[in-house]
Amino acid sequence: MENNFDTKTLEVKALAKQMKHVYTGFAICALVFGIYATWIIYFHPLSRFPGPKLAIILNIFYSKTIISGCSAKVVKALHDRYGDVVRWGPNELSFAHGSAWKEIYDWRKDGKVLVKDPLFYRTDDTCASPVITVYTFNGSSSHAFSARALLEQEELIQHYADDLMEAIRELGPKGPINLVDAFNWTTFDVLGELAFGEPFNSLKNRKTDSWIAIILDSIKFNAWDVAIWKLPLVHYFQYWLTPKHIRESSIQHTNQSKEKILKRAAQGIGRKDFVSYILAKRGELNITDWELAAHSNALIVAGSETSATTLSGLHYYLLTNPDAYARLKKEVRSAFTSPEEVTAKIATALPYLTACIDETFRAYPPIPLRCRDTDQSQTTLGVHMWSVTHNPKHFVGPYAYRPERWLEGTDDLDASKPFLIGPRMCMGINMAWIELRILMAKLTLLFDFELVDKNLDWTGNQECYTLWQKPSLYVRAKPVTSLS
Ligand code: HEM
Repeated sequence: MENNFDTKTLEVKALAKQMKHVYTGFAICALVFGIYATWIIYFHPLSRFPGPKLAIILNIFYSKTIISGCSAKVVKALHDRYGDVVRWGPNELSFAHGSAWKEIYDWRKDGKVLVKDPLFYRTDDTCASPVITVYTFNGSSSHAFSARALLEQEELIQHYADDLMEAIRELGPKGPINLVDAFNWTTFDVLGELAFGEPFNSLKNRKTDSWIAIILDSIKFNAWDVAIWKLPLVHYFQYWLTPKHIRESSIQHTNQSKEKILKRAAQGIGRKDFVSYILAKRGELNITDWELAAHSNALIVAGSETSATTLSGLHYYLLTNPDAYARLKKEVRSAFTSPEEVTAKIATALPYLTACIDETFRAYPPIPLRCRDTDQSQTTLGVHMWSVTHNPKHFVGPYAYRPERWLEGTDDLDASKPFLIGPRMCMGINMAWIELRILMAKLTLLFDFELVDKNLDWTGNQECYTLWQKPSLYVRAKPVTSLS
């Protein structure tokens, strides 16, 4: 009996001792965390920048925000509360004023430039990150965007623009058309030809190619990838943490790109598309199959989704702003009497068309988030596009769609930089403008569109993972019968 009691006492004592170790362990962790949190909030070199304290300690808030799909609005709300510069992670600074464009992205006086956040270059079997910028510096891609190449691209754009007009003419009488789909078909077909040497044939089939759907889904992968790699040790669990359909889309997209690009590479450089310029320098620059695929991958997303987004937004804003739409129709229909007359050169001279496109870039920037750069102290800096273009210090009534502001010139128009500036500015800017002008001129000349859902709130609930996840945009299309 006594022995039994002794054993029990000993067991209780051992347990108490163990618990003491556990408590001491917890206390030490809490102390270390407390010291770290105090240092990161109050003594870190970035501590002079305001921001939510809990967000500053670890990247949990940062990561959660970018995978939430709401980062455009969340970061804007942070800027509204804390000012034009916000610290929203241990090493993350976001800027919402126009002067930051030059400071962050342009060449500095000493000839140096901040480097793009290395997370952008993370490349493995699941994700072929864009390696284009690296090549840009080596000069292999720049020929693909030269004036001569642009002329060839205009021909291609005209071809697909005419196919789009034909598709709308055919589908219009059958019922409402989802313009988001129609624009995706068009811009992905153009980029398919240029980046992979063949179209997706969506316009021809009047149906979104399954690969486009995969590409659109795989865009979310980049947000998940960055979010996970921002958290210490969490990347070891990336496979299990990333939603299955997003992970699989990314792998499928990467593999399909590789397969397609190798097929295209086997045809040599005779054909004048983006690939031909890269192939011409392939040996000299030692470009691997894998890098070639990553290159085309980046091009297809950078060059098609962005233009389709602009065209969709443009139509939403025009159809909900009848005065602006009427003024645009008047300008376009006075300039052209038939679609054959539409050229990029003439369309460039239409001031209201240009103003409508510029205002769409401002109100609904296709890449609304931060283009991140890293300085030597590993601080990630970025201008938050959406917050700048909706900053009332730069644009009066920032939520109103008013193309006129681009003609009046009273707002701080230079604050809107949809294509970025500096050495990493969009390489396809000229092609994008040609594509937008030609498509808009032809669409406005040939059709009167009407929005089906008059209460549609375009950006209200739209999610964003680097690029927008657009809802459907159903319109009724009435062909214009009386072209003068
Ligand atoms: C409305 C149309 C477009 C907009 C608003 C746009 C915007 C941008 C922006 C903001 C960047 C910088 C991204 C960053 O550094 O993180 C970029 C990069 C780029 N864009 Fe565009 N873009 C458009 C159309 C195009 C087109 C038509 C092409 C051509 C095919 C293109 C090709 C590229 C390429 C190759 C890059 C560099 C990607 C990299 O460095 O990783 N873009 N674009």
